[in-house]
Amino acid sequence: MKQRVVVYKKLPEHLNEQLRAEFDVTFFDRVNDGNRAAFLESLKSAHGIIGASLPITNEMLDAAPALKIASTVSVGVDNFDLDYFRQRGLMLAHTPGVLNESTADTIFSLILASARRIVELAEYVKAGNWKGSIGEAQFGVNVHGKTLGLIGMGRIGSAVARRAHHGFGMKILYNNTRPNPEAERELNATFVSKDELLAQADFVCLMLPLTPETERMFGAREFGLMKRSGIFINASRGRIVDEQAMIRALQDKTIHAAGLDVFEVEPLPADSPLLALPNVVALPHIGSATHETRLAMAELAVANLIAGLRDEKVPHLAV
Ligand SMILES: NC(=O)C1=CN([C@@H]2O[C@H](COP(=O)(O)OP(=O)(O)OC[C@H]3O[C@@H](n4cnc5c(N)ncnc54)[C@H](OP(=O)(O)O)[C@@H]3O)[C@@H](O)[C@H]2O)C=CC1
Ligand SMILES: O=CC(=O)O
Repeated sequence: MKQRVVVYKKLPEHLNEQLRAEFDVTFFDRVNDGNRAAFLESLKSAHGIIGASLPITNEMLDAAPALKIASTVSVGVDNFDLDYFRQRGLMLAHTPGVLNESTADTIFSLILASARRIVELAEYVKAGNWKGSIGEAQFGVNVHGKTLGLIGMGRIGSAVARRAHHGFGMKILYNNTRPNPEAERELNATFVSKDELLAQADFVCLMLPLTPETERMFGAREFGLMKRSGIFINASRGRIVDEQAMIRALQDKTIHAAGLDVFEVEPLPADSPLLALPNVVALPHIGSATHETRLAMAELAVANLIAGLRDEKVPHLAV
């Protein structure tokens, strides 16, 4: 009898076909209030699940006694309780690596857009307000030659640092759980304490996973340690930051500006004070969202799932 797979994200058709050829598959483009009951029902006999963006709770896993593997179309695994996966002996696969460069491009566009006020000034032009030469009130600040402070020098952090070092002649400071000798050798990056990084960096960029240790690790104290001219960039996970403290720091000019791809609650609620701040560039969690990269992620996630269900070596296991 074929093993059963539940897909809870829209995948390219050739991958759906690949799954159908080998498994008995139930497809949900996305899970919402209208189909949640059917999704939960489908888990009861699932051997494998594949999707993204949906928190997979332990209650859902408890309802899936036959489950062997969950394959997420993301590198982040914060939608899962890793300890529970270990306890149950379940596999959790993810998609590291293939999204490094696209995500680093997004982060660099946040750095540039925040420093040069690209979104604010593009809106000014579109609103018909450009009546004469702009003046100092609309100037931005340089990116080239400045100091980038990266908290999290992993796969994506290193891709950001490469752009900063080779393309923009920036000085790189970083903080990690341990030094990254490759980044030090290739990018002349310097390992410093978090407080030293905050005090010296012109751009502070978070590129960490969301874990119990990193949740809300960045708050009023950290914003207070940044330069008043400092620009804060977060494309990792919103819950790593105390969002209310960030809003206060931006409103009272404790820091100069922020470029954000991720938020405590996503989609960002329409009444968020962040949307009223001209010194904030906010994106809808598009770090890896290019056609090419999302395809590579989906292909890798399907390859992970198939390997797990065939009892072969899974290319990228988080647990
Ligand atoms: N906005 C978006 O669309 C995207 C967001 N992401 C987010 O980015 C995250 C990072 O991805 P990736 O670069 O592949 O992950 P990596 O694991 O390669 O890098 C994470 C880095 O964070 C460091 N780190 C972990 N905990 C701490 C801590 N407490 N203090 C300082 N450093 C710490 C790790 O250090 P060490 O190596 O020393 O343990 C590691 O170098 C993902 O987990 C995801 O949440 C990813 C892709 C797209
Ligand atoms: O946020 C995206 C991811 O891949 O993780």
